[in-house]
Amino acid sequence: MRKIKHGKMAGGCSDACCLKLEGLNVRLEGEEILEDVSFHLHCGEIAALIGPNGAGKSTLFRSILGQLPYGGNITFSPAGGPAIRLADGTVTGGSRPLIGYVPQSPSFDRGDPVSVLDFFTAATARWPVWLPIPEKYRERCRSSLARVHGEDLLDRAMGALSGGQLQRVLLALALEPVPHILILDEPLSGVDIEGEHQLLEMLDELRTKYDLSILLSTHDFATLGQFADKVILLNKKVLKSGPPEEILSSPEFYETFHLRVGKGGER
Ligand SMILES: Nc1ncnc2c1ncn2[C@@H]1O[C@H](COP(=O)(O)OP(=O)(O)OP(=O)(O)O)[C@@H](O)[C@H]1O
Repeated sequence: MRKIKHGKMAGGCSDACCLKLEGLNVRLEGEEILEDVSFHLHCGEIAALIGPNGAGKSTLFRSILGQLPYGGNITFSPAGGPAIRLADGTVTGGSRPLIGYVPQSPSFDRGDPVSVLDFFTAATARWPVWLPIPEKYRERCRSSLARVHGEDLLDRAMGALSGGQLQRVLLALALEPVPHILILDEPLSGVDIEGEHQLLEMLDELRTKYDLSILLSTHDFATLGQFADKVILLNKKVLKSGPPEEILSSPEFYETFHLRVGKGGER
């Protein structure tokens, strides 16, 4: 696999495509799930969120998506800023950027007859899928799938897709329209090595093409150095953040995942 290029870092970023979390706190059913979480995500930057099971990664995403109440600040752009031009040329009113979200892979019954086109049309258009799908929706779906090199998946049954193909369809949906920020919850789980390489290459292509900020969670530490500009180690709090090599060799990483440090400090 070629070494994926790292994107632009903080220096070239405008506030409008920068996600800032400052002192984020989330309590659910009386329990503190996230405590004083702060970090920035810049244009064209890929940040990987890592942490053990129950660390609060999905909770963090749901807070950013506005699905959970939280304390602290999540800002996307200057308050009252101008309308924002999206990467695909459309303009959205107000100063709140669009966020694309790819959830942890839903499962589909192998025998389910719902096609990718049916699924896409149901999600993007108010069109009853039991009626023949008009050509304009077919074309829209085809061009959305083209963003992820998945045109050939148009008429495939959702239940018959491989893990990597399903991720590609969900990614195409999250890019309709092309957002400012893309969030993916464990996109590499259930994807084979080939699919993993294709997905990471695609994310790199998308962030370069659209100057997209990408935040994803993963338990796959082996590939972090190939695609992430920044790794955020989370366990209720941000324990450490920085370049992959710095995080993966830190005492915080080893302690969090109960990894042993050998004699003389070698790992
Ligand atoms: N709606 C809820 N009410 C109460 N507690 C919740 C709720 N949702 C999540 N939690 C708790 O919040 C904590 C963090 O969960 P979360 O799903 O965010 O972790 P995660 O880091 O995404 O875990 P994993 O890697 O296993 O997916 C867990 O202890 C979980 O039980």
